[in-house]
Amino acid sequence: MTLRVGVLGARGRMGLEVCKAVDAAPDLELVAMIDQGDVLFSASDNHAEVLVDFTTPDVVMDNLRWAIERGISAVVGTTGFTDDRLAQVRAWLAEKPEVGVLIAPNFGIAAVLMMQFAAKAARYFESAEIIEQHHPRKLDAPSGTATRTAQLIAAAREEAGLAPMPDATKEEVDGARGASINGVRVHAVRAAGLLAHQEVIFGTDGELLTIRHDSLDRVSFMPGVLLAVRNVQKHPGLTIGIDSLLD
Ligand SMILES: NC(=O)C1=CN([C@@H]2O[C@H](COP(=O)(O)OP(=O)(O)OC[C@H]3O[C@@H](n4cnc5c(N)ncnc54)[C@H](O)[C@@H]3O)[C@@H](O)[C@H]2O)C=CC1
Ligand SMILES: O=C(O)C1=N[C@H](C(=O)O)C[C@H](O)C1
Repeated sequence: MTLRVGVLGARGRMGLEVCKAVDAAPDLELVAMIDQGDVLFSASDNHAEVLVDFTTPDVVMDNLRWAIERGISAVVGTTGFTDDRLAQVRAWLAEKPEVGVLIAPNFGIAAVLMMQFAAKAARYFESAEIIEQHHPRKLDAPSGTATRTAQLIAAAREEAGLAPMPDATKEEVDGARGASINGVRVHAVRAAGLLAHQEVIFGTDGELLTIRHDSLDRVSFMPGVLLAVRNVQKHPGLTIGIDSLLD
């Protein structure tokens, strides 16, 4: 028996890669490819059991509501999930307790490890800043990965009872010190030639630690996407990240 998978955003950079990965997996069947309302491909007898969404932050909530209402589980890589949006997804899922939704800011295994290492290191350093670097066609900043990393670092610092980071700088130009996410500075670089990269810089007296991750090809996200597709129905409710599937 194969698991029937539909892809939303199928013409996009990630969507195309997901379609190829699903198509190549013997236990999965690609039954629908949809992009901006165009059904590019549909095996009409077989509706999708799991939808994968790599679209844009402005449409992903409508897609999710549509899927949940129909009892279809979803794997979501699209960014832009605020706390309010996550609360809304939980509210929809409360009406459909059998449905699973997995939202991950990054499906790359090395990226997940980078976030875990950053969370572990955070308590030992006075200072922490994030530099994310992406291709210039990326629509949002800061990246979902940087936002999640900053949240994890801030939570670890709070749990350890650390004081606010030392910083005497007055911004002479707005934005010079980047964005602040829960007190962690995040700097977003956009340049041709980049794909998806992040450095987390930790500092304390006489010592620096830099944790760096590079996605050099979108195939890097596919093992994590397929892992989520294969498991999302076994995890009803909302799951954030693929960490729990890797343990
Ligand atoms: N979680 C992760 O590991 C990763 C997440 N991303 C995120 O995935 C999202 C997509 O990234 P890319 O593929 O680079 O963008 P893209 O712009 O290449 O693709 C988005 C696609 O969605 C389509 N689309 C727009 N509205 C739609 C709708 N209502 N229904 C169906 N399709 C619709 C667009 O036509 C486009 O083809 C972004 O939010 C990005 O940050 C990207 C890479 C990895
Ligand atoms: O848009 C991208 O390309 C990426 N988006 C995700 C993010 O915002 O973190 C994941 C990865 O960085 C690639």
